[in-house]
Amino acid sequence: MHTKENSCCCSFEDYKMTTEWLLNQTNHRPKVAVICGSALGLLADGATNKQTFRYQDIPNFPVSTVPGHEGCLVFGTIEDTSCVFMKGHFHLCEGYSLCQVTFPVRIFKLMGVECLLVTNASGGICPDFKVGDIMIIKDHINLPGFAGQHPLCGPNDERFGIRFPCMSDAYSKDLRTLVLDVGSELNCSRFIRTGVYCMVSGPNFETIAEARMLLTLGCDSVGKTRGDRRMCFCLSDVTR
Ligand SMILES: O=P(O)(O)O[C@@H]1C[C@H](O)[C@@H](CO)O1
Ligand SMILES: Nc1nc2[nH]cnc2c(=O)[nH]1
Repeated sequence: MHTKENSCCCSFEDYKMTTEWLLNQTNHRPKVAVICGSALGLLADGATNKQTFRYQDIPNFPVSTVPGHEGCLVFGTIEDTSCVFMKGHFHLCEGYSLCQVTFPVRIFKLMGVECLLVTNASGGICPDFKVGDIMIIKDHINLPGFAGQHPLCGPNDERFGIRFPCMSDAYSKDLRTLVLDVGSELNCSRFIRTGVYCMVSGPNFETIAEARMLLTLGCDSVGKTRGDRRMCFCLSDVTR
């Protein structure tokens, strides 16, 4: 590992070592990865044939320090699809670098994952939103990225993707439509929204002036996660 400021702290060999360690312990070959945000670890409970690894037992893996983040990786099957779930994830405000925060995403890419779903808690900015609404992200504003806090800064390893990835279709329209259709089937449309998410570093919640500013900038919700993972995964040129 190297420590050059503002660049990735993990080498390709670190990612490869963790990936091989996991694939040697499980027969699962996940095609879908689900990063479960605060209190949504239960998303993994519906899977069958589960195999669980605590983060502290996985080489190079960070550990969760935030309440509501259990800290384990669960492999399992949903219908016929092999999936991997992160029960708990990592945030900048825990003191992790963005390289550490996004570490698992690159492991998923090396495992052959083709579709990444991320859930997270967030605060509503759009005045039409109500407490408890679910927002499907159609685009994001990465505020820390404006200040150089970006997981793709530093030397680019082409094995993970190109130097200057395009972000104009970061959140798959097909998947967003699918969620809306399934939500409608389940009679949940009244609390499913679509909007622009703004990532901030936290740990404090935004001030009233900041919330006003975010509204002016076109944000519908704000939270401490998300865009960084999406960017890392976008890099990998895979189906989303
Ligand atoms: O769902 P995430 O993990 O993004 O939620 C963040 C971190 C804390 O758990 C929570 C504080 O409300 O927001
Ligand atoms: N208002 C608000 N709620 C959140 N829930 C999780 N993160 C946030 C945040 O940054 N702001």
